[in-house]
Amino acid sequence: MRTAYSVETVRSAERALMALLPEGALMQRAAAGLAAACADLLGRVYGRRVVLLVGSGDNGGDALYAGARLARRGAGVTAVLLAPGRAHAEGLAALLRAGGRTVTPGDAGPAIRRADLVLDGIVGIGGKGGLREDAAALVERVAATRAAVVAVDLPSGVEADTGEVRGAAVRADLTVTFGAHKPALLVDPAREYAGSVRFVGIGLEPPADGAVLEALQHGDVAALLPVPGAESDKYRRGVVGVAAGSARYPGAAVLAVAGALRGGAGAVRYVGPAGPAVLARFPETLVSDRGPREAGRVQAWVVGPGAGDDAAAVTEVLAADVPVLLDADGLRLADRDAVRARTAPTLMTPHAGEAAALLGVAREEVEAARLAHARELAARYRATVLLKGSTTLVADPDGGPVRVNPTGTPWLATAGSGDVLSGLAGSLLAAGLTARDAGSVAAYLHGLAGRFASDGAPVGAHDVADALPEVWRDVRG
Ligand SMILES: NC(=O)C1=CN([C@@H]2O[C@H](COP(=O)(O)OP(=O)(O)OC[C@H]3O[C@@H](n4cnc5c(N)ncnc54)[C@H](O)[C@@H]3O)[C@@H](O)[C@H]2O)[C@@H](O)CC1
Ligand SMILES: [K+]
Repeated sequence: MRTAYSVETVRSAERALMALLPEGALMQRAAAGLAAACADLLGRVYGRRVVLLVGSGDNGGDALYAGARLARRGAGVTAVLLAPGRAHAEGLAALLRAGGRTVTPGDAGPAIRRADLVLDGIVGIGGKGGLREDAAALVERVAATRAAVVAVDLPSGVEADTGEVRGAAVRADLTVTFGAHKPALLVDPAREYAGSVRFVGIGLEPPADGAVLEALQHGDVAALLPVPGAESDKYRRGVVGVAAGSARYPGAAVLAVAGALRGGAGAVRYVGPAGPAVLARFPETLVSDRGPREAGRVQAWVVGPGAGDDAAAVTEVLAADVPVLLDADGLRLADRDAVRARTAPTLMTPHAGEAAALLGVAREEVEAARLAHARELAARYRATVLLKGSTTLVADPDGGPVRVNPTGTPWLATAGSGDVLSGLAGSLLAAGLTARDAGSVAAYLHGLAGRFASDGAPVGAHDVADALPEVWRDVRG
């Protein structure tokens, strides 16, 4: 499991560690890892031109010490001091001793134009708000060059705790982060600014239960997948009910069933007007022409994909005492009090637009502050919320670490892809996973299936569903 910690937690773990170590030791560890990452990126250090953007805090100190290490290996290093009188004094002395030089932001143009590599040490976890004007102007100049950009700890200008980007910020090719991941490195939009992320361990030990974000990895998912044993039969593996599709959108039913058949439940029961279309594609489906209440026993329901205005099906499903996944039209048709009153788990799977409609805010607001809105929606509905997007989030209503999915790909932004996801997650619910595990495991598998199916080319939602068995095999190794 990859975990991310708040700035407050990182700072208190740093204080505890610093008390045990000689002064400056942590910064030396950070700078050594940073310089090594830069050297890897450059391939050859000798003769390269490196520019350091140096702010007034310890983030700038990291950059200065790393710059000194690169200068000792023969790089030409120029530090642009944003606040000349307040730059990290020992770091600056080390750089000058190693043969580096300094310039003011006003004189930095030529060095930036010629740079092979720019290190962003403007701000790290001490940053507040977007970049200030002078720093933003400098960063704009860097963006106009071909230099590789390495962010120190975080891309300057992003909000470390939330992943929000409220003003100008650095766009890095690589971020080298120290001691612990910060939420901004995992959640969009900030994650996109970070480029690829390299972790440098400096001996920090944040408390195991103090994470604000978690990202499942292959091994975690493998351990959660429902695998049948010798005693299993189709009912013990769980039956998932799918109430989806309409005369206008029969395809949504087919795709939700396609996902559900690959999610680990022993059987899929379908109710709704798209029975013939579902059976034509998946003859193994148990099709009922009655409403959800009369359809027979299931261990979880999926309701909503392509459902049009069938409010009765949504109401019946919400009244069932089994886990329910609410998606698409189901989100719009569900009565909030009915969701809040449920005692069995509810998993809501909105994209940003649907979440915005439920919260009464603009879609852009949700996209700008995904973490806060996922939490808010979960609290308002007392339901687990899976907020779809480039970094899908899964938030429980009673707090705890939010799961963030690391496997997504933009190729998944294709019609019907969400229907496959809801069938898949519903199937995992029926197989007995908690709403949080079902949502995050489904997002993980679905993201990988998108990658496998696409391999760099456009895909249809049915391709994603078809790739799921291969993904299971890959994850189970
Ligand atoms: N504390 C530690 O033990 C360690 C800290 N390290 C580094 O230290 C960083 C934290 O250092 P600091 O606490 O000094 O804080 P930062 O260096 O992140 O930022 C604080 C400084 O930036 C300025 N600033 C804040 N917001 C700004 C904005 N929007 N635009 C421009 N300037 C802004 C502030 O005036 C302040 O002087 C970490 O991110 C990491 O890079 C590492 O050396 C590892 C060890
Ligand atoms: K930085």
